[in-house]
Amino acid sequence: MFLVIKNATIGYRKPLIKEVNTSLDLGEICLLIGNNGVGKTTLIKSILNQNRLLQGEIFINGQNIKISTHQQIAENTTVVFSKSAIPQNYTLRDLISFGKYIHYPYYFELNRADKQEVEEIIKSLNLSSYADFPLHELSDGNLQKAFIGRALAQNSPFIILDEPTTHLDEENKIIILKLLRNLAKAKNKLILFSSHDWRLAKEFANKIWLLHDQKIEAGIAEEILLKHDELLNPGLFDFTESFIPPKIAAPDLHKEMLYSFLQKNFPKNLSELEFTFQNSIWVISSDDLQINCASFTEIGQFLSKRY
Ligand SMILES: Nc1ncnc2c1ncn2[C@@H]1O[C@H](COP(=O)(O)OP(=O)(O)OP(=O)(O)O)[C@@H](O)[C@H]1O
Repeated sequence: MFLVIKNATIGYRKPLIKEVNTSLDLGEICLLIGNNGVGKTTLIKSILNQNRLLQGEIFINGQNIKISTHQQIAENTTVVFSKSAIPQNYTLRDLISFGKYIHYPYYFELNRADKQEVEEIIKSLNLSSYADFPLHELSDGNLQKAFIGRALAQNSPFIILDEPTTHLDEENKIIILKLLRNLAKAKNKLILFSSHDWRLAKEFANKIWLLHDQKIEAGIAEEILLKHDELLNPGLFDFTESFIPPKIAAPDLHKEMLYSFLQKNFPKNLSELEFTFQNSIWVISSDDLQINCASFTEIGQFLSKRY
């Protein structure tokens, strides 16, 4: 196993996450999820030995991080934090090239193969038209992609990303997540990334580390999601206490949209009703009726009359 965490307690003066025993291997993509403040960033810093463990040990590629040098950690591991300081007076191409310099002294001139790889990374991130832009003139999203590009240039086997999809629109989220997936599958890298955007992220992660109650629950993504249906259940977003949902039998997206529509417009007890999505029609049934509605407008008209 490439990353092994043994009996670790993580935190500052007080523990945030206790007795962590888990591991990940090359080729895996692991999504780190948990509410604000549970300790995701602290865990990442602990893996990088930027924050001391309160107890236990972490091994990267067989080396105990406590006795590894910065150079050893950097050769094995690259990190992209969601907020990184912007180096002054450099272009996007310079920033991505910096990823290559952990392998050379700073005065070294990059060779042709390195320069070509930098250009390929810029292209794969759809950043070609910004390559010569000064960093401070980039949008937040492009700057974030540039930091990811620097991590790709570093070419280490283990890449950690703290909320890599913050600031990105849907199209760019997909570009980044596909790229990460490709790195894991085609180049056998280990990717650990934290995200609140778990709906999208779950499609790309094969493992999940769920942080809750000061523990890490680790496992195959689908297994963790099955055990925690509060993560998948749209009820997660309940904000109307008087709303009791009907039974809904429909594909996930339709189910979620109907739930959202009903909660906003009919915050009542709808538990007597059952909605089934069949052949693009919503069939609404209860003990005393069955009607078909072709749209949310029609559903709205029916419910306004009934309640
Ligand atoms: N240097 C520090 N010293 C002491 N406590 C800290 C320090 N840095 C963070 N904390 C505290 O540790 C807790 C966990 O913070 P952390 O940033 O790891 O959470 P997180 O899960 O990444 O949160 P978010 O999702 O909001 O980014 C928070 O209560 C935070 O205030």
